[in-house]
Amino acid sequence: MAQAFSRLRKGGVAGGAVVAAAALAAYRWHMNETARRRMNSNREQRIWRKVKDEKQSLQVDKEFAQNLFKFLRVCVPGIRSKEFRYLIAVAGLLLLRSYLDIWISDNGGEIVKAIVGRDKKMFIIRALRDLGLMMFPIAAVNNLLKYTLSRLKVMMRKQLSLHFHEKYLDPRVNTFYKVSNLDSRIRNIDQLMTTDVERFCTSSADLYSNLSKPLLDIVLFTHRLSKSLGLGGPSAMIMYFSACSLILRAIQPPFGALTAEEQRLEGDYRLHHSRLITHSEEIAFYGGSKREKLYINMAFDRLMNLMHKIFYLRFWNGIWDSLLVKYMATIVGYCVVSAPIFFKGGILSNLQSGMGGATEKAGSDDAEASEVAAIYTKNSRLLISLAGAIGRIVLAGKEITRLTGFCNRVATLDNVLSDIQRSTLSPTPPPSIRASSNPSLQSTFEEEVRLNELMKPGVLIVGDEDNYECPVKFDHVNLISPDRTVLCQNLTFEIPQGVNVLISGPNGCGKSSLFRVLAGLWPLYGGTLTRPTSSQQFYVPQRPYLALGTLRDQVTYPLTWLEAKRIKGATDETIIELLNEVHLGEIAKRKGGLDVECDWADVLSGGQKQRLAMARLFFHRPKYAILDECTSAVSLDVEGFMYTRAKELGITLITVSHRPSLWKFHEKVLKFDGSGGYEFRKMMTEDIPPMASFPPKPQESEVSVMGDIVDEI
Ligand SMILES: Nc1ncnc2c1ncn2[C@@H]1O[C@H](COP(=O)(O)OP(=O)(O)OP(=O)(O)O)[C@@H](O)[C@H]1O
Repeated sequence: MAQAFSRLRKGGVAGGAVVAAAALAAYRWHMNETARRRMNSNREQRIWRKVKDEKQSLQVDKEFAQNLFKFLRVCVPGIRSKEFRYLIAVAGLLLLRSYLDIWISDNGGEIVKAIVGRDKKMFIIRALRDLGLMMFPIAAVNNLLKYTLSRLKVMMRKQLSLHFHEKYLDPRVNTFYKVSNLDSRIRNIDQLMTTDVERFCTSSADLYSNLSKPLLDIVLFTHRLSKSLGLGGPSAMIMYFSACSLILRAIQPPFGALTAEEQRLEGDYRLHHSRLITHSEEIAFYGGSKREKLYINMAFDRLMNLMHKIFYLRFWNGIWDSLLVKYMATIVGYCVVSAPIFFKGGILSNLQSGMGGATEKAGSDDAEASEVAAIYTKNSRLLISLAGAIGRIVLAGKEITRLTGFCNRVATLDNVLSDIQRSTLSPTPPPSIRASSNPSLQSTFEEEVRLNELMKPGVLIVGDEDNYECPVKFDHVNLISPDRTVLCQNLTFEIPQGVNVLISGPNGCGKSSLFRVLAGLWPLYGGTLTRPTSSQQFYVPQRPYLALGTLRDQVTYPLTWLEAKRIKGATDETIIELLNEVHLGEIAKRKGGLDVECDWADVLSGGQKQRLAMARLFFHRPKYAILDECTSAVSLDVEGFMYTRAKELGITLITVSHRPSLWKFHEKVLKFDGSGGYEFRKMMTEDIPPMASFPPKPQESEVSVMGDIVDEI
């Protein structure tokens, strides 16, 4: 600062201003960083507390076993399934590999014996012929095992993903909407559906091979070793490892809870990125990149901090693992193998007799030395393999702990999706509540009772496909938002076909919510709702959704082109005609025709998107169309044409719009007052805004519609 002032004095105002600006910028950066760090450390503490709490719930217990079994049954659907065949193939290959390991140990022993005994012929047979021949099957089995295991993981993932897709994209329930809009239990479902499902399958398949092979190895190697060392050697090793496993379990950090939390933070970080992509244009217009960077960096920092913590814990845990399971185990192993050799006497003869009378020839020292070398080589290899097998089982404990984390995440996903499905398909009344003895809570209690009364599940009557006359009818329905705010009570009105209705009211009064209830996105409370089938009603939002694909696919959405041809008899000519009607024919030509695929949401302007949505509506020709501010970006003449065309096609319109120019196309009005009240009545002349706010010269078609309405009124 002193320098800044001296510069100001010496170098004049400009230099001083630069230094002052730089100092201010540095100060602001420092403050931002400090604020960010402070927030992070608070959040970190919360995360750490959560991990510790979760440690209790993420145990290898009955619940974990039940969940694991449930999902494994989904991954491997039955004994006739392809997945089960692969499971058996993996088991077979593991068995084969264990036998090959034993063969390698035996052969190694023979080779050492041949070298120490200077037996050239034996060396050529064992080292060159046998090993040369066996290396092909050994390499094939090892790599086939890897390949089969990878295929098994992919197949398991496919089954589990399809299981979740079925629930998530259930057309009767619209779970994908409800899980992110009405349920707060899951914040980042994309992370769960992709990464967590994959990790769960990989982890459980790895565990299958990491547990089954060592178990098999233990049986085989113990059997082999007990022949030469007696049961004492293998038993000593097993006892040592059992003690290790107890120690390691006691000192192991809560890796299951940490894994679950890491996945959650990974999802959070990803969520920030996907939000940035979805709202990139709005954010860019606001110049919000700095703020978004702060959010993204914070989410990333939280993830990194947790990962550093996990790495640090793994480091210490890894040291204990290596010390106990690797090096101490090797020392114990050496003791076990060498004991019979050092305490020669009866034990060596016991050893040698275990070699199938091999010692009969051992008269000379040389012969004895080569025999001992052969026994030692063979036994030490077997023992190393046995130690490795038991060690893998001990370390598999860590893998199981990690699996509890993935299993917990997948179980949460499954529970939430099932809950949403259940509550939509068979809604239950809210649980009854009991009065509190505390008088100050009396009013809260009364409010709860009132809400519970209003939130009784309503009755939905859906007309069948052939019932073309089925109206839209609300009979004493309560409009209640997901946060239990009552937007409107006892909503009662009927919209017969051919009567267009305009819905008006202040912001936030529940206009769009009415459509959400009508479409089944929000639960139905109170009375009875009668409506046509979903295919007979069509929703056109303000920002229409454009799918990936061709322009043709946009018009026929949600039908695929094949379905559109089969169900609606669509042809390219129909599509071009519709595009021309909404003045998009030129765009189609300019972009290369109907077969060009691109991300139309980026290519088209707001108004063009709305016109495309109208072409889509005309293509489907539903009985009812719900238009939610869907012409806000098109010019008045195009808007007029669209409404007239819809009427010509026999589509009954239910419109939400603040544009006065649209009132004339409707016969009835549903007016919300914003405080829970509403009125439903015929459109009056005085409802229609003054002609001055209309386009100066209405189109011919508009005049006739206008005439009809004024006549009727
Ligand atoms: N997913 C949600 N969870 C909780 N409350 C919601 C949710 N969606 C909407 N709401 C609330 O429901 C109320 C009605 O919302 P709605 O979208 O129906 O308003 P609107 O009348 O269409 O308003 P506008 O004219 O501004 O579009 C609002 O107060 C809104 O905050």
